[in-house]
Amino acid sequence: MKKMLIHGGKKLSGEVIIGGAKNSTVALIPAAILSRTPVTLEAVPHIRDVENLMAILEDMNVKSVFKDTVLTIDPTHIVDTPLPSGKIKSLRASYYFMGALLGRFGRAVVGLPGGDDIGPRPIDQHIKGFEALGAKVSDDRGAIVIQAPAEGLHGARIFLDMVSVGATINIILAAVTAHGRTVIENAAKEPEIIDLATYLNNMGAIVRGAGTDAIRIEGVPELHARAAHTIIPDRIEAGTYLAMAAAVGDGVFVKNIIAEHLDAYLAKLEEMGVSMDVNEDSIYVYPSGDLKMVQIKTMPYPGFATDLQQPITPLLLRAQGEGIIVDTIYPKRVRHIPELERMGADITVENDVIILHHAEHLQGAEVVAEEIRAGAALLIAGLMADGDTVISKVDNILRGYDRVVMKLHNLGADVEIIE
Ligand SMILES: CC(=O)N[C@H]1[C@@H](OP(=O)(O)OP(=O)(O)OC[C@H]2O[C@@H](n3ccc(=O)[nH]c3=O)[C@H](O)[C@@H]2O)O[C@H](CO)[C@@H](O)[C@@H]1O
Ligand SMILES: C=C(OP(=O)(O)O)C(=O)O
Repeated sequence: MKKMLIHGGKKLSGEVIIGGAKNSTVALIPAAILSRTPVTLEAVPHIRDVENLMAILEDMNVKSVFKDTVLTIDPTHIVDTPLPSGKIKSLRASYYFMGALLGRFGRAVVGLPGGDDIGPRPIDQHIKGFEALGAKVSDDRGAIVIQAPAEGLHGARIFLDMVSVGATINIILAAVTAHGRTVIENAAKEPEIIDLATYLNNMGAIVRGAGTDAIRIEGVPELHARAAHTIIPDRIEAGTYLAMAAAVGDGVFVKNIIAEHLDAYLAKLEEMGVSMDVNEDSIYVYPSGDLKMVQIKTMPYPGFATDLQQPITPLLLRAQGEGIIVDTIYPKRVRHIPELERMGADITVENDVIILHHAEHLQGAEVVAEEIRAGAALLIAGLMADGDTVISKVDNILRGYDRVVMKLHNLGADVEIIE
């Protein structure tokens, strides 16, 4: 198992270019099987999740080639294949094959997905959506079996019980080729959903209202990709480097950003006193002076993203006073806390509320990245700390952070991957 060794205490400077959004990419790749023609994706991040999705495509006789940042996927010889276990467990987003296979073949057998241990992650809303479209859903020894009626799926009005990114996307994937009109209410509004809608619409789908809480879909018989699709920048990767720049930067340019996607996050950084120039597609972060402690509550988009709760935590440790973090999306997303404590942070969790205080110093330690964003928090803490930090289970970071070691080297960080 690979580890990351960080020699802490160095100031970072220079520039970092943000890659394509992981959470778009992992939906766009499964969605490619809806196309009857080859698909080209640009600005694809180099992450393990992409490698794992390419391996799943291979199992369906869908060839894909990844060169530089361009991924081509040829679904023209796809074979309707059950995916009950194995690689499906390698990532969370493999559940998008449920909606995509259902849309393409009218049936899907897909194992329950793996993914990050951030507390319970049920998929009841996905299933409710498939059933509303007319599918029968059953469980066969841990695999979800979804079958459309003989006449195919039909449009429906679906009101989600809670705002779910995954359920919104899965229902869109199944509904784009259903007969008639589907309306998803209380839909998630994340930028990645707009990205998916743009991609599908360019293939001939009719998806309207993405980015609002009511998405309307008129089913069409078939989709055909024509032009390449460029994936939006990863707002979570951007937020991670912004926190890093504010924590240990000596002047850092973060490039390829859509600042609007980070509104809630940038507002918090400003409230803390982080000094930044926010430009059209880049942000320059000045070296930080004294920082003010803030309170954070995660919410669905456009609120403060749960995926940035952990990356901002080490930066909060630089601020004076007591800080509080409440993650309303994943209240149990606290796997970084014991590890930060091991590094000398004064941080605890009481009744799912994270309480932290200013840390004069962090000390390098042996820590574990139990999931992707816990890993990001430990990476930033390791850069801030005196001495060496060794992060094990670093694959959890590599699965979602594009060429992270190269990007850190470019900023002057002293980090390496060790066996
Ligand atoms: C690949 C991807 O895009 N992952 C993101 C996606 O995960 P994911 O799509 O899995 O998260 P959801 O938006 O679905 O989850 C939001 C909340 O709804 C609950 N829920 C969800 C579905 C369901 O059927 N039943 C249910 O109860 C979840 O437990 C959670 O509390 O959105 C999360 C919330 O922004 C992010 O942290 C993840 O990075
Ligand atoms: C939780 C995350 O991802 P996933 O949904 O892929 O597990 C994340 O990106 O922070």
